[in-house]
Amino acid sequence: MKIVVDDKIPYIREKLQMLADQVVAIPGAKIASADVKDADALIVRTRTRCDEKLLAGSKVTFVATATIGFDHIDTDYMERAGITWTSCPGCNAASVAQYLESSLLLLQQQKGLQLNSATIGIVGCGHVGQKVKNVAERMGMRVLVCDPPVGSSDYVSLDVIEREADVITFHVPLTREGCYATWHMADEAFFQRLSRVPYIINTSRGPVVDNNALLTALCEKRVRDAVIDVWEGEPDINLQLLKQAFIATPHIAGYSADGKTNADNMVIQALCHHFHLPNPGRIDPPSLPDGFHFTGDPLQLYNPIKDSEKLKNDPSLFESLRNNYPLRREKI
Ligand SMILES: NC(=O)c1ccc[n+]([C@@H]2O[C@H](COP(=O)([O-])OP(=O)(O)OC[C@H]3O[C@@H](n4cnc5c(N)ncnc54)[C@H](O)[C@@H]3O)[C@@H](O)[C@H]2O)c1
Ligand SMILES: O=C(O)[C@H](O)[C@H](O)COP(=O)(O)O
Repeated sequence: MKIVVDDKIPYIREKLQMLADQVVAIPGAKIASADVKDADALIVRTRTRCDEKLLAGSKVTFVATATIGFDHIDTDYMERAGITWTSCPGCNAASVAQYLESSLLLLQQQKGLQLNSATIGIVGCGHVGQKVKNVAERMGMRVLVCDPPVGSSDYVSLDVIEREADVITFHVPLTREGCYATWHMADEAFFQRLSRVPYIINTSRGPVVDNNALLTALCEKRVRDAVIDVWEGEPDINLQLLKQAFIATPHIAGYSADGKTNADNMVIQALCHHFHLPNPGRIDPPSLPDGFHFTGDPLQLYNPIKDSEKLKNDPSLFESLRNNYPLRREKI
């Protein structure tokens, strides 16, 4: 069996080598049809578009993305071509919730947001949104949730969030079609309708928020400040928006080692199931260095300002900062 794998999926290679005759690791953005022609399985991140152009005429019967989002996979084509595909639901949801918790604390410490008297609007309440809801409730915030596809009677519409939220955070998949399409759901009209000059947080996908409209809203003080992890046009991002945002990170909210190894384990389980192979065993995240004494402050475990400073100092490092991400744990 031959497996082609994105060379920046950490910790996974050794286990794949126990399962396959040949494992070929290639930078995600460079994986091309010639590379997968004689492969049986393809394992990617968000940087490989998996569609007919890549896969037609190949031997591939199994595609896995070691991520939660799967907007880079043409799922209609996969179905038509009879290729089994899988993502990793929930793998790094706790990592994104950690990013949110630290960002909210920083907004309190450095921007004067009073968490225990503020209302947060959570748009999209699946694996990530639910964990963010728990964090926000623990911090004493009033929580409003908008998730029309789920349609719970406890949830509110987006216009209630536009009216009442002091912080609005997006946790939806990127979708371009259908009545719940999320592409540019925060557009100029959305920003015009805001009542409370909120903080905007986006860790979902860049194009969920119209980046130009957000920049205008920041400049016109209809948005108080922004925390942005995902960008339109990554890695060629809007540099004005980068400058204006309080926290601006290179799509690393989900980059805890815990989230990465969860994804690895889910991919390997699905691969073994598909090819009827015995599972070679769990992958565990590396430990923090000896001598790390946790004081209980979430910012000690993860402080997004450090990632933000690196990107602001040199935006051309967007992909390199992602590819060489330091060890981050959700817990000790
Ligand atoms: N920045 C990162 O590192 C990072 C990490 C993980 C996930 N993500 C992104 O976050 C997204 C959400 O992740 P998840 O695991 O919670 O996904 P999920 O599928 O578990 O939940 C998404 C939720 O959004 C809801 N939704 C869909 N369309 C909506 C709309 N128009 N309005 C309101 N709600 C809507 C769905 O009903 C669902 O409950 C992923 O698809 C991915 O794009 C980013
Ligand atoms: O969807 C996800 O899981 C996240 O956006 C993930 O962190 C993206 O990471 P990448 O595949 O780009 O390394």
